[in-house]
Amino acid sequence: MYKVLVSDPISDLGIQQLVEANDIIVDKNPGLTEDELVAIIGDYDALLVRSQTRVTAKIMEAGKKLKVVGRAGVGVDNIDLGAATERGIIVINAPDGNTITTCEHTFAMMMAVARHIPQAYMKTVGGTWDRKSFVGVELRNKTLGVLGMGRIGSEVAKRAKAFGMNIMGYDPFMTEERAEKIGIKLASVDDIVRAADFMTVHTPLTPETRHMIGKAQFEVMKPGMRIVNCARGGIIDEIALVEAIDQGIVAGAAFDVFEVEPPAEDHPFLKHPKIIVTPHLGASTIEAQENVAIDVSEQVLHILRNEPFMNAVNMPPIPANLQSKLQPYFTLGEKLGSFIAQSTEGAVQEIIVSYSGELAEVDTQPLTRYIVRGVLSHHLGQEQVNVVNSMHLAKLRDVNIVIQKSHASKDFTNLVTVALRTKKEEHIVAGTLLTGYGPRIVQIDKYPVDVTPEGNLILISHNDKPGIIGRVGTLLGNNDVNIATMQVGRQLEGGSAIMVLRVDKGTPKEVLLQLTSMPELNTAKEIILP
Ligand SMILES: NC(=O)C1=CN([C@@H]2O[C@H](COP(=O)(O)OP(=O)(O)OC[C@H]3O[C@@H](n4cnc5c(N)ncnc54)[C@H](O)[C@@H]3O)[C@@H](O)[C@H]2O)C=CC1
Ligand SMILES: O=C(O)C(=O)COP(=O)(O)O
Repeated sequence: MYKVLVSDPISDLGIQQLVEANDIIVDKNPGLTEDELVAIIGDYDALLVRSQTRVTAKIMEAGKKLKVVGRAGVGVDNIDLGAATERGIIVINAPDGNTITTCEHTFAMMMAVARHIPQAYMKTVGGTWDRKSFVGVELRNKTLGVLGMGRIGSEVAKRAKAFGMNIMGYDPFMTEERAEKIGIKLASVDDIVRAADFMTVHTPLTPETRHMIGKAQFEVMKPGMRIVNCARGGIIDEIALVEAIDQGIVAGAAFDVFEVEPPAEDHPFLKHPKIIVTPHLGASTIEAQENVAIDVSEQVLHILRNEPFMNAVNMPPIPANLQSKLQPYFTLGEKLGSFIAQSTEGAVQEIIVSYSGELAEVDTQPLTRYIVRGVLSHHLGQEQVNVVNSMHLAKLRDVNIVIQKSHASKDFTNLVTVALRTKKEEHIVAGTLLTGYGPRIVQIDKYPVDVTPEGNLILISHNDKPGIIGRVGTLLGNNDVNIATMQVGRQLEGGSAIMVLRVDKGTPKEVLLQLTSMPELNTAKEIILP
């Protein structure tokens, strides 16, 4: 049974698949303090949050069983990603489900600030019929500057065009071709600040975007600009904005997000007649909340059940076409890593991975993570290492990882070769996927073999002498170790050779010792591949 803690208000309908899964127990417990979470998180395999819960290093440290933190939404600035990666906790988000909702809120805010709707409402319900204070401006023929042309920014631009606005967009990943395709003008922040009538920000909050609109930008800003922030508090310098409004540079602002949430009672935005605010409502629609909760629940289920998953924030994304190419190799890669770690003695210094054939043509980084996981989990424990932290843990331990690629592969469409160098020795294992047969180990050191990488194996290195196979069989039989299959690899008759035996159960240590004390037999190692 896996236990999932939901610590923010998340759509019941959205998490239904978790609640109904018969291998999952879901506890809903929103509004806990950090200490309260620390006290209970040790029982849970997964934590589901929105933006309220701050998932700190302290909480993750206490979450000894925690495999995944799922964010039902986009921004993960409330989650300590570094701490999660160090501990191998996968952080996933639900990046698509609230795009339209947040875009629509941005539009609502832009129109509200253009027409003074909240201020006019307050006066009207207060009993004053005041029409002259609230003369607004049209959006038509105005220039809208969009900073951050990702999912939400692009949707905002699309709708703004329908309102007859001219759009200037800035995004480091935006090309001229794409800008042209969606009918906007690619511009710099400086161009936008100087030319736009409205400006809306849709970037994440990063060291680079913090205060990207500050004093310097307000000084050169087109007078009369109206500014919307439905992304993250801190992208626009709040104090500098209030000054710019008071100096008559900015005509009005609409903010859904704040540098500190909730803002302090005396926050200058809260009483300002030209600033309208909402309490981080961008994603708060029934539809979006269902969408993000469904998406995040689905991925959490996959992660807990050890199935392929998407939207991990603390590991590089794998594009869908690459995922389908690499996916079949993940298990093989991890097994090769595990095999080589179990067959090589000494402290790991270098892992040399060679990809040949079609694999040499694609980005194999995700596969390398599985291989490194296989190697390290033999030493650090299966529970400690996963594909999120495997490279990080290797780096921490000064393990050098070398990747080689060769387009030619003599005998196989694809071949993955893993060499492990330790302080003591170096060994090699190579594997491939055989169509219709699945993963195979096809080479161990210099010997060609054909071994299915699973179950309990005994790897023996010996000198190729008549009778040795029989003596090994007799010794194992006498010790009640049943041999299921056997493979022998040698290069020259009478030379050095290896044997790979698959046995039905674990081989006791003393039996391995008896094997190694046989004449002509050099080493005998047990290798267990799940
Ligand atoms: N108010 C709310 O309730 C909600 C807020 N958000 C926030 O909205 C923001 C945008 O979300 P999405 O569009 O889904 O994200 P996204 O990742 O699709 O787009 C963000 C874009 O910002 C761009 N960017 C990064 N650094 C930049 C820089 N220095 N200058 C200009 N552009 C830069 C990126 O290249 C990317 O295209 C995020 O901060 C997210 O957390 C999202 C949903 C709801
Ligand atoms: O998805 C995001 O980035 C949001 O800011 C939405 O936050 P929320 O889930 O409404 O607390």
